[in-house]
Amino acid sequence: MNVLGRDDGGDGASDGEDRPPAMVRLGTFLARDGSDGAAVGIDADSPHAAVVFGKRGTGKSYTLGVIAEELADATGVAPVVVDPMGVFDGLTEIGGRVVEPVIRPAEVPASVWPDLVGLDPTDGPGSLLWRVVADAVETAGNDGDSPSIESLRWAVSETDAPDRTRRAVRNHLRLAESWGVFDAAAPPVTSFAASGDPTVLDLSGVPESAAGAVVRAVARGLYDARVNGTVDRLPWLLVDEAHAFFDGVADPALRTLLTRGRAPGVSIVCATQRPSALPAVAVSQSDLLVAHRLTAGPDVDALAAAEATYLSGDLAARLPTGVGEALVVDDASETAHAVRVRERRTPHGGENPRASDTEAARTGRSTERAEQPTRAERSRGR
Ligand SMILES: Nc1ncnc2c1ncn2[C@@H]1O[C@H](COP(=O)(O)OP(=O)(O)OP(=O)(O)O)[C@@H](O)[C@H]1O
Repeated sequence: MNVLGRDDGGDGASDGEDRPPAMVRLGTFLARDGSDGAAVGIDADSPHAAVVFGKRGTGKSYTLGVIAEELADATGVAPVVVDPMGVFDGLTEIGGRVVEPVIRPAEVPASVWPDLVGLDPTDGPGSLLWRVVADAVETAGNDGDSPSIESLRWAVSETDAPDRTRRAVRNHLRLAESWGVFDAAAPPVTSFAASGDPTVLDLSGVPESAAGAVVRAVARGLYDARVNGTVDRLPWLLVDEAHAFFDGVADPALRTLLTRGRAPGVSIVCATQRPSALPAVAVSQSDLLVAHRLTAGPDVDALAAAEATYLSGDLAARLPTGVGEALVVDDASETAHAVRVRERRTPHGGENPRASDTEAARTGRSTERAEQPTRAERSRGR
């Protein structure tokens, strides 16, 4: 097995230790004539920052799923999947768990709260919220206790700020409460890295700001836990539709993982169909790049940032075109290889819906129409 991402380009075999170093079996090398070559994997023994690019339907989420399946088998790691489209629940077949994306209010820093709920931190309401959260978190203590949103609202009422300011802050807190992602009694985000089974954070249907808050809390929480030595396993944060999270409150935490995550042992894999919407650091800091087919001009241009000196020629011209095929650029071995990503062993939830799979197509259109009242029938009160 050829293993990319490893300085010695190792073969994945044991080096005398009891267990072979952790590895992700990605698939096979893809020869120029389209035939399959030798098996190829990605190192998972050391932490990595990686990006997975590709236009819609080329296999990004599928590839992320393959990586999650492999990490589930590896020792010493803890895969956490950020799933904005709800397509990773198939991982439950190999012991994964889909969790409600619920975090403690204290897991979002006080300084971020104004932005999170749409208040200007330099205005009266924004600065009041910042202060109230900071005080409440301090009062709750250092052992991870968190104030509830309700207690924050109460604390706002107790301040001597003008009525209008207090009302505005309470209303914004009510909005945050309605997202359903905050619970003072939620398990800490570090619990997601307690086991080696994949944890899937199902963010489908969660409002964008709330999803950003969850991703921020998880990314930062895992990073801090490794820095403090409170999490033993090496977390891998797999972020699908990553461009959506670099646009809001999760951005600094994701950048921290990209630029500094490897030192304490946190890996990040960002998948997106819009590489041009990721910050430049996502490409420049990644040591592994998996590029499925891209066609949009700015997205192809974003690849240019990855064209390190060791790569001769134009990366875009080397992108394979088939679904599930990708070019893997590996900083460690300073090489780029066309790869065919292996098939999933758990169901992939991202299949495009087909008209031919619908009940209507199977049973015939007339049946369905007979059951549906026409607009005229509805207006006659049928
Ligand atoms: N390695 C692969 N082997 C076999 N089939 C694959 C592979 N990769 C992708 N596919 C097929 O292609 C389909 C689309 O893949 P996927 O859902 O990952 O696309 P995507 O690039 O994430 O698209 P989107 O941006 O819409 O989420 C999958 O449902 C699967 O049927």
